[in-house]
Amino acid sequence: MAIEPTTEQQAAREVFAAGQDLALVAGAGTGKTSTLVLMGASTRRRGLYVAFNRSIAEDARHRFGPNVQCRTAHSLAFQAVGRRYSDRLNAAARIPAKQTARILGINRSIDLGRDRQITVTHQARLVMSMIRRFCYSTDQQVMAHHAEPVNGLDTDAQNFLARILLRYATMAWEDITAPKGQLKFDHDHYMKLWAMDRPVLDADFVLLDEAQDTNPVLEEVFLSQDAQRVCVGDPAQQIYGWRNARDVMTGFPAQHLHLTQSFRFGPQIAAVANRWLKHAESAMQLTGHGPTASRIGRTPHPDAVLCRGNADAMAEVLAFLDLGIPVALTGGGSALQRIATAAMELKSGKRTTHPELFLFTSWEEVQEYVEYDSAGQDLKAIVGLIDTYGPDLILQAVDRLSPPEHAQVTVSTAHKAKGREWESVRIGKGFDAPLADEDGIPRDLNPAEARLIYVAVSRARRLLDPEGLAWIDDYEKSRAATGRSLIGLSLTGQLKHPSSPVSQFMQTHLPDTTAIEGDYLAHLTGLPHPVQPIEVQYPDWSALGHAIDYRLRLSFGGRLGPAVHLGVLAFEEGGHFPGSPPRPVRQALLTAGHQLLANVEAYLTDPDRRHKDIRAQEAVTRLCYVAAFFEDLARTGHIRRNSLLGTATPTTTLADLSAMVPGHAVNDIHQQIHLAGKPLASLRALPASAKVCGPLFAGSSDLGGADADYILDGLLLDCKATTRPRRLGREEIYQLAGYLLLDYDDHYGINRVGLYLSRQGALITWTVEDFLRRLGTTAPLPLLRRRFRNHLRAAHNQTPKTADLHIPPAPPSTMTS
Ligand SMILES: Nc1ncnc2c1ncn2[C@@H]1O[C@H](COP(=O)(O)OP(=O)(O)OP(=O)(O)O)[C@@H](O)[C@H]1O
Repeated sequence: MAIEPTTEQQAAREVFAAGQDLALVAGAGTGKTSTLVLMGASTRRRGLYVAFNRSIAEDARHRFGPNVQCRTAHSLAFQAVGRRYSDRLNAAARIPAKQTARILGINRSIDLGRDRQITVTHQARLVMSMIRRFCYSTDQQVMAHHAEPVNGLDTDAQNFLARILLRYATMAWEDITAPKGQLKFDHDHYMKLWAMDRPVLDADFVLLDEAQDTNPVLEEVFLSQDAQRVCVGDPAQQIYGWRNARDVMTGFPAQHLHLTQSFRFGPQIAAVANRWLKHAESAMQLTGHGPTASRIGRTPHPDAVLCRGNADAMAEVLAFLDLGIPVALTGGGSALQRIATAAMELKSGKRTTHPELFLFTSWEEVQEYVEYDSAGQDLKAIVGLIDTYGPDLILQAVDRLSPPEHAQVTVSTAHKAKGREWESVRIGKGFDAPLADEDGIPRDLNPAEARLIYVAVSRARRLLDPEGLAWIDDYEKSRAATGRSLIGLSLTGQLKHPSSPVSQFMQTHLPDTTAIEGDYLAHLTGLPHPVQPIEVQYPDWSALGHAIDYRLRLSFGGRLGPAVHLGVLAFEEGGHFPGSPPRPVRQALLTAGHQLLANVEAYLTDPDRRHKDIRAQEAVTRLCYVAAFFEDLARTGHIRRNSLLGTATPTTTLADLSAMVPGHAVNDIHQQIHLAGKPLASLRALPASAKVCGPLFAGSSDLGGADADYILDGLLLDCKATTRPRRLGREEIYQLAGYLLLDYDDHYGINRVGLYLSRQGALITWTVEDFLRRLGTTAPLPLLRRRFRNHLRAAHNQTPKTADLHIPPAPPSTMTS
């Protein structure tokens, strides 16, 4: 039966028919496929619908007209590249890890001490997993950071291992891509090869489905098409961790339209979904138009129980089995079976080959690891489950699971419930309230967690029992009582909270970031890939980011900035902070810090500094890297794990700290300095009076601080040392806008704003006029500044001050040349 399109669906069809790119944000149950079919039928042009998996593509084939091909990305890649390798794809189903090791010449275990070894077979498995992770990235070569984390290893050991594995992984990729390669060739491999070829899809328009969960490699292929591009999905349902915060849809430079009428459920369930959409930082709100009346209420017999993790799901399964109710577990119980078996092996004094536990020599060691090491948090829930029920009971329970068709209830994790729906759903265990901070105020609910909960609650058609979410009322109440204290956060801190005064102002007065985002993304095309350390799994990104910022400041003739000074002064007599080292160590670090500042000063005031030889340049780069840890102390109030300062002894000198700066950090910073040569040359050549580093603004004290990177002849510039430039967007744009507006009295005469991508040597700028206009305002800058000031001061007056900031306002650094 033909459906009558809603106004929203018609609007989408019209934008599509006009030939424009489009991001179609489609809430749960809002008739996404129906709308795409409507679009396809509105034209005779040739289309390509890219589905998330094979069964969706198969279903879609029956719904689209003959002008639209329905494919998965893998099938496109297979047709273009994969079939050349079909012999190897079809060959022996699997190559055992032993044989992989032999092919790669891995012939020795890696000894990690304390009776822990990484055997050749484990190394082979880790190498192949490194290749898989590389295949889903946009990187052009395998790097150490593609190595998967190994439970039980600290950062240094991980880095050490990753460097060894990288050698083999590079060889493995060479073998895989060679015509006569011997390693197993699989689907991820031709997908990556296809993407690296920069394919042009054979269609007039491309419809990318479930775009919010697209992996980076397919995302890049889609974005680089010249055909009309439509991406469809629901950013609020983004639950795969391909990227931290942003999905391809949110940043897609095109018109964004919404489908908000859900045909899955009625108004009551829509209201619950909307509550979670808000916590998920989505502006979308659904209306319920489901065929059946829907309600919220308790139910002892739901069709499905949705939980947070595997351990939570198992706890629910055990409860149903106790009651004699036939229960199915989505995805089956084999993962739990494997981990329970591994636990039994370890408990009986044997070693296990389980990929997450192979390094441990006993179950006690696993327990200790999850208790004391923050890296072990993922394992924690599963260890808790095994400790609560015992591996035997879990294995028995897995045996007693029913197939879905015979079960009375299905238990699923929220992840595995994606794309499914049930008549009645109970929200089960594991979705816990955020913990309270030291002041008893609940910490922020992580938007990623809220997205997962939104996915879970929006699976219900008729009845939703939100039992596992009962804490949300109290959470919202206590947040409402404390909400305004967000004014005490810095500019960047506030931008992470949609309800902060700064975010609220931006959303109201500069509402539309899509044009600037689009412009920014357009600048990225054709840029070289970001330089980055290749051989280190966990570079200290924060220290590298600060260090490149200092190095650029020095090249402009600016000083390191007040935060480094404060970090040094923290070691003075009486300057105590939590976890502060003993007095003799503090004295050593104070001396080293003062010397660091003096050495930088000497470098700056030396008229020949630009011509200094390589060794002198390297010495100053090392100082910058060390300085980053002093700044870190000033900003966080403690010496963090893996800080260079944490290794100090009473005899530590500046020379010792400098010598500890890893070679990869020096190389990385030098690569970036080299890239900066051309794009920043004219800015460097400006007279000293036209260059300000680390400017503070008249308005900086109206919030918890805001210091920009540079203002160069009226150009407000922020340096971003990111390896994933596509992840930048709204927040960074609002950051620039924030600095601009905080300059209440136009002290700096800012006439342009911009971002400098130091890993690509790319300078992207806008005139202030253009920037504001594209952000959707016609108000003149002085008026916006007045409004911003009034808004912040009003927020300030309504809140008791939170004095949690470590950096008092200080004058910006002055120029020396
Ligand atoms: N304009 C409409 N009026 C009434 N029902 C509609 C309309 N559009 C879609 N539907 C119904 O909504 C249901 C879901 O539609 P569709 O199959 O297009 O969605 P989907 O692609 O599975 O994804 P989602 O349900 O997540 O949007 C179907 O039963 C469909 O008939």
